[in-house]
Amino acid sequence: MTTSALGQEPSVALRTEDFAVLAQARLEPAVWDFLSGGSGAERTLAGNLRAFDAVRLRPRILTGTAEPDTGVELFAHRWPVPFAIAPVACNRLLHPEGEVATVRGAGALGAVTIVPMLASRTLEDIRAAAGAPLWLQLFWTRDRALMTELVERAESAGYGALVITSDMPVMARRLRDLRNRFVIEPEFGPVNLGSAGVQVRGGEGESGVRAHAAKTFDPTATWRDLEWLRSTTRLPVIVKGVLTDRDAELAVRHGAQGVVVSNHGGRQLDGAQSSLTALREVTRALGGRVPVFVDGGVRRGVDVLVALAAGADAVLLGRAPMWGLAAAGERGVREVLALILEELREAMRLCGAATTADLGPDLLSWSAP
Ligand SMILES: Cc1cc2nc3c(=O)[nH]c(=O)nc-3n(C[C@H](O)[C@H](O)[C@H](O)COP(=O)(O)O)c2cc1C
Ligand SMILES: CCCCC(=O)C(=O)O
Repeated sequence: MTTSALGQEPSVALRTEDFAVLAQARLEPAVWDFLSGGSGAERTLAGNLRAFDAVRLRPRILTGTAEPDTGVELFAHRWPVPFAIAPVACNRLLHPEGEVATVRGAGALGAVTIVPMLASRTLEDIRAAAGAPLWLQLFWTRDRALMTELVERAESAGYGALVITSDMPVMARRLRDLRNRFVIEPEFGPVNLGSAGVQVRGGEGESGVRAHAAKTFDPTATWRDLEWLRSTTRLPVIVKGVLTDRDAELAVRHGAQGVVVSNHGGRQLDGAQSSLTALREVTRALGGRVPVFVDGGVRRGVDVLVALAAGADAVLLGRAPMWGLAAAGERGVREVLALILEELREAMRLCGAATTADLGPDLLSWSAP
């Protein structure tokens, strides 16, 4: 019998949501709300999950698939697993070791972590702890010198790519945070921003994080700024927050070397289409010109399989590994990822897919169950 992050009891962590239960028990209610909540009426948050719930599989039989190969090839690197950790701000809110624990857990499976610009540990400490490649996520900040300084630090610390989050000209109204007047205390807050990291308190009916974003994020950014960002670095630049074929096309035209199809986990435009729906139009539009990543609502291995079959090159995981982090630090992250990998391997076997290249649209049925 194995024991797991859920304690000394025999393992009961049979699905990632089991880690959410322990995470919620460990976190302050306002932090739990920040982690799990979405914007507005949380329609898009729910839609991301519903889209995966609705798709059905068309498995193949007698393919002789004993040991599926879950690896993918990206930017001339081999990833042993087709998923990475999505950028999630301020991991120290969830566990005292913060991003250091996250990258250790991810590194155990060789999974890339996209370190958030708003990390609560230094880029260099995170790099020192990492067992797998790291990418750095940036927001468009009014202070462009801050962006270039972070790009330089990422390059010298050996980060492998930049992810520029482009769906946050303004932070959407997240009603749970507004009700809680949620503030990230400095000890859990961003440490890589110099003086720009100073805490902004929320006022009446305002959340501290939203006030911070309003002060520092740049709503005037355009595709020209993407060309500028590319000119500052030799690292691949990947645009996060693409939801339409048209923007995918524009991203590539303006130099994006990859896109992340994302509605920010249902935390930005409430009512935006689900990540899985958007993925289908984006992969059709791009036809393999640049790698396509997707995030939003991926909770189990079969969701990863569906995303790959719908044309994603790899999947990003947001809340699921963060439940593990909050539940049990490094070990919790590792266990969540291992669970998703085990589910993926089982689903590949049962679909008769020997490699990720065998996962295509033929596997998917979009009509009723
Ligand atoms: C608590 C929290 C903080 C986040 N912080 C960031 C961030 O700093 N930068 C960013 O680009 N995305 C951020 N995201 C969005 C994630 O990168 C990702 O798009 C989303 O969580 C994917 O959906 P999922 O949680 O359903 O997997 C955050 C998400 C959550 C839940
Ligand atoms: C200013 C915090 C931004 C983090 C973020 O992207 C999110 O909470 O979704």
